[in-house]
Formats: sequence, C-alpha cells, structure tokens
Amino acid sequence: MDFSDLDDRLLFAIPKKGRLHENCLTLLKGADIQFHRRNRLDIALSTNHPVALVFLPASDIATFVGEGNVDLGITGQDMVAEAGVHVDELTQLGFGKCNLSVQVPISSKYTNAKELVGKRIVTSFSGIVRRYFDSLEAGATEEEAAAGLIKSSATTKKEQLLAALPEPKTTIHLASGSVEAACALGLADGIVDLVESGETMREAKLHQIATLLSSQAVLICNPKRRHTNPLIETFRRRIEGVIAAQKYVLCNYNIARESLAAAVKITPGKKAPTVSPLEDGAWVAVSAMVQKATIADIMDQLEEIGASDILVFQIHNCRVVSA
Ligand SMILES: Nc1ncnc2c1ncn2[C@@H]1O[C@H](COP(=O)(O)OP(=O)(O)OP(=O)(O)O)[C@@H](O)[C@H]1O
Ligand SMILES: O=P(O)(O)OC[C@H]1O[C@H](OP(=O)(O)OP(=O)(O)O)[C@H](O)[C@@H]1O
Repeated sequence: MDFSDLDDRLLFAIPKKGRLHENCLTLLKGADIQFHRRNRLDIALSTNHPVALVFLPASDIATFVGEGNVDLGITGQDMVAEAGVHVDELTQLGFGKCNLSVQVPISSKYTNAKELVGKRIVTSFSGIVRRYFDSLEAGATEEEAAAGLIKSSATTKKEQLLAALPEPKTTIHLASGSVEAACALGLADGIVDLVESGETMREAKLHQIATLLSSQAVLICNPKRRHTNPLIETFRRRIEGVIAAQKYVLCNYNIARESLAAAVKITPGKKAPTVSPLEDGAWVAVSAMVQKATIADIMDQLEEIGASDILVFQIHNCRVVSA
C-alpha cells in the first residue's frame, strides 16, 4: 500500500480493538466513511474521502489527538482525563458508558477513599489516581478531588511533573489488566477500575466506595485543527445524526381531532409533531420522533386516549438538533 499521500489526508484515530471498536465501525458506516483495511495494517485509506483511518489502542488516542499526531479520534473520556492533554470534545457518543471507581474487598474495613490515603492502590489509570489521591492528601474532600480531575485534565505534562514533586504518601501501582485481582493477591488495599454492570467487581468480591469520574466514548479533535479542515465539522454532524437515529424511532398514528392536544403532549416530537389531515375531517394523522427506550409506554398511552393504527418505524439516519 502507498501511504505517500498521507500528508493531504485528515487522520482519524479509531480504537483498534476492545470495548469501543465495534461501535466505532458502526458510526463510520453510518457516516459513510468508506475504507478498505488490509489484513494486519493499522492505517486504512478512505475510498470516498481524503481521510486516513488510524487504528490505535484506545489508551493512546487522546495523546495522539492532543499532541497533533492525528486530527480526530474516538476514545473514552476516562482516557482523555488519564492522558492529561487538551483536546476539543466534539460530541458524546452514548456508548462505552462506565464509572471509574475506588473499590475495596467487601470484607475490608475501609468505607471511603480518604481512608485509603497512605495505603496501596493498583490501577490502570495511574495519572488520574495520582491526581485524585494528591488532592485527598492535600485535604480535599472526595467530591473536590473528583471535580479537580476534569479541570486538571488540561494541565501540561510539565505541570503534572511539578505537581508530582512532593513525596506522595499513597502508593499507586500501575497494572495494565486484571486489576480486580490485586486485593485478593495481597498487592493492594484498594483498586481503581472501571465499572459498568458491576459483574467483574462482584465476582472479585469487591465493592465501590467512591466514584472518580463517569465516562463515555467521545469524538475528540486537536484544538488547533478544528477549524482548518471542514471535514471535521461534516463528520461531527454525520456522527451525531447516526447517534440520534439509534436513539429514536418514528411513531405514526391516527387520532380524533378532539384528542390531538392530549396526543401532542404524549408525542411532542423533537420540535413539534407533523400533523396531517385525513379524508375523515374528524381525524388527523400524527408523525413524531420518540425515544426508542420509551416507545412501549408511549404506545400504551396513545391507545388509552383512542389513537389507532399506531406504527413504529426504525430511523436509519437523521439530522436533528441534539437534545
Ligand atoms: N465494562 C465497560 N463498559 C463500558 N465501557 C467500558 C468498559 N470497559 C471499558 N470501557 C470503555 O472503553 C474504553 C476502552 O476499554 P478497553 O477495555 O477496550 O480498552 P483497553 O483494553 O485498555 O484498550 P487497549 O487494549 O486498546 O489499550 C475504556 O477506556 C472505557 O472508556
Ligand atoms: O462492570 P463490568 O460490566 O463487569 O465491566 C467492568 C470491567 O470491564 C473492563 O474490563 P474488560 O472486560 O474490558 O477487560 P480488561 O480488564 O481486559 O480491559 C474493566 O476494566 C472492568 O474490569
């Protein structure tokens, strides 16, 4: 493959595997960013845009975007905070939702994060955890320490090094995986790890005693590149359209004109529902976007006020003002 024209292309970083990978491929497809990825190659040229997709570990993407090695990327907010770089968050993608939390064995005597100051912590997020415990050691409450993580995610590497100069009391060990085993192995008094369903935590006989941050996948770009390439804005809008389409369905039904006001309250649509007259002047047809998660309940309510011929359609793609 010839990568000689890479300089002219927008570089878009995608997690090469793991939790975010499949969802990212779905977004690329929905945004019509076509590409052919050759076996084992981590760079794929788009066949319909001046774009090169760069497949990277999710953990490297924030740094690559922040330092300008690539223009655009998708990764978790946790990874952005951990990298400690400044990036522009263009849109939240609604998947990869999880919390980064302090966990201890159920049988442990520790009941809050402050009690772990001076103890041993194992984590894959040593940057975030160092900042969090530095704040606790400096007398911050757990809430203040967690709030500081977001603000300080934009600090430079130099500032982080300077901040780390005083001898920290809490020992933080970096582990790249199987963090949940650290307490049982006698390596840690507590861990800081991601929690979604809580299954991993429960299996390891751990429980949460504090939450450092909530995270989801985000589309990020390098702040200096944001307005230099119009494709960044085009992709942001396309991706938001795909996400909205996944979140909503289109609900069509007929309702007696006298019940229209009640029906509009149930299905107000994004801006307003489309109301069309029917041959029978006493009735109207209504079409409105409805959140997929609420559709069964909405259909029940519509039936109760006398709506008929209630049809629900999947939306493949859309452009709507975000909620
Ligand atoms: N259980 C989970 N539920 C939801 N989202 C998660 C979960 N675990 C991780 N994530 C999100 O997915 C991101 C990538 O996690 P994953 O476990 O795929 O990465 P990884 O294995 O560390 O990545 P890589 O091996 O590519 O460095 C995390 O930073 C987080 O934002
Ligand atoms: O609350 P849960 O739904 O159980 O999810 C949490 C687990 O998911 C992640 O690990 P993952 O399964 O991605 O494997 P990894 O440890 O190899 O990254 C994370 O590190 C937790 O261990």
